[in-house]
Amino acid sequence: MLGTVVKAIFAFIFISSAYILFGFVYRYYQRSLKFLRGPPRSSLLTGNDYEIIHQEEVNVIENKWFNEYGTAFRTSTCYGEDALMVADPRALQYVLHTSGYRFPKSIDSQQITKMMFGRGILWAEGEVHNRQRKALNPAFSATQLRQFLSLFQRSTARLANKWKEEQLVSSVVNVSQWLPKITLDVIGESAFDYKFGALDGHANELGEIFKHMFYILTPQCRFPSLPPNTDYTLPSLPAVLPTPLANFLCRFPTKEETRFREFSDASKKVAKSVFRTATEAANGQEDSKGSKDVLSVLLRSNLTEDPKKALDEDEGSTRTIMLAGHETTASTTTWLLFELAKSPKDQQRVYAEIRDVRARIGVEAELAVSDYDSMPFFNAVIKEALRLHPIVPTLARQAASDDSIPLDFPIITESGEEISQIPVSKGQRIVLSIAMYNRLTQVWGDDANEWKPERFIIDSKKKTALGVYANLMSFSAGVRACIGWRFAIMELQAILFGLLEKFEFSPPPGGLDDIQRVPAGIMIPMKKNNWQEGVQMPLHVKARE
Ligand code: HEM
Repeated sequence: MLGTVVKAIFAFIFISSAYILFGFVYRYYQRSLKFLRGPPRSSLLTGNDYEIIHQEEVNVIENKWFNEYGTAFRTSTCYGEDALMVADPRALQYVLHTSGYRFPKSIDSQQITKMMFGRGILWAEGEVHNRQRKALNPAFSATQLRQFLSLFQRSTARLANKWKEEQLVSSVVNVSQWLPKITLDVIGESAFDYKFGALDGHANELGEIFKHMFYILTPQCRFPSLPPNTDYTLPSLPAVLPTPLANFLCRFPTKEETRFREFSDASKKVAKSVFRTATEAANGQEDSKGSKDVLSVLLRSNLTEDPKKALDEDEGSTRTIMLAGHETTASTTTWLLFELAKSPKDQQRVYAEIRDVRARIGVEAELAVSDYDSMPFFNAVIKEALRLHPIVPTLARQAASDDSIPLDFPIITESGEEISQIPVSKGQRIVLSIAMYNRLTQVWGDDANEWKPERFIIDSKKKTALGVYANLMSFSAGVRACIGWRFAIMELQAILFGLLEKFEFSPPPGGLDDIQRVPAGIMIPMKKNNWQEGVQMPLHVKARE
């Protein structure tokens, strides 16, 4: 018996090692992009990924490479594999939109998504994704979302009152702590009829986890106790191991995976309770059958699918929307207020439009969608904040089959040839740089790195047509573009209007030069050399007369 066990262990180790070695050689040669120019590989084990993940600010290194090699180049990733890094508009359009599902998410990013959100819409691929997306779409239509406008407005008013009650006005407020509270309350109430009570300070396990969730992913916090490189090589293992072994290793979570699991467990609890209450309430109520809010839509999809599988998927999507639907909008608002605090003239111009609308509709009136849309500069600052500060700076994909990616802007290869198509092999890793596309001088002009909202008013002639909103990549594009982009824009409009109508924002006494855009899964603001303080966006808030 013992002999059998020893032999089995030996065979397992031997087969796994052979698999890994073969995979290493296969990836190194078969998926080689050596014909493309790109930065030298800094380590065979971690490639260039270590430099990218450990940079203090999002996109600094990539920006340097894009300037040197053009809008598409070769970079090397963990375990000896090449990746195509690309910001070319036509290439992004091709990968995300034209090819449908031919460029799924990379295996390691899929595994993290599953660990956090289960089998929901962010994880699903191909047919399963298509089905989930079709089911959810009605909940995110413009008409459906209009009904939430007054909730967005009320929630912003509650935040303003809270600042006054807590006597924070005329002082420095860390707005990055407050904004997620309203967006969490809003997503709970609008999508799931669930009260998080975050703004009222209700103790809430999920809310607590959200607070620190991304901080733990910052370069300094990932694995302070482990030797350099392991913080990156460990999470990347699933991409090179046989699936059963990768699944087995999942039983020994790393620190960041533990954080994901805590989120997963806590969000599962909330999702289950949301479903239980909603199912009980809906039972026998004929009128709930026409409802198009997220929860009703998910409940109905339950009725038409294999119940257990459907419930699993629906809970996954619920958990996805809870996170994706609040942190992203809060972070974008944070960067928007940061830019307006630094540009008092622009803030004043937005406020002038707000005053005009108020004068037109009356002091007490609720704003309609058309009122928000009637303010050109107000909307231009929202677009400019989304352009300069995309909360998700990159997306990881891989080719499902051999393919050829077209380019708008030809590039020069290692041999000096000019090409406008890049051949990729099955399994090729592709990194889509949202942050870089949003700042391409070829698309946005020589001042692409500057805050200049007027560009969305003056530049009426579009140079590209990409993404779902304002020619930006911030909400991604194609079959997997952000399903909640309209929700986000309406919420951003309501929060910006509600806050700027009551308050003026300016830099704190020490200024804002020390705020960094730190890579942590998404992009979070932190103070240079003071990351231990956590997420920080200190702004001076003054009540308007
Ligand atoms: C400014 C705010 C937001 C930004 C910048 C943003 C950005 C994005 C991006 C870049 C993706 C693509 C991710 C990928 O392909 O891996 C995405 C997907 C998604 N977003 Fe958003 N998002 C925002 C707000 C929202 C809101 C408010 C909701 C829901 C209420 C939401 C729900 C989702 C969902 C469910 C997906 C997955 C879609 C799919 O795979 O089909 N997002 N978002």
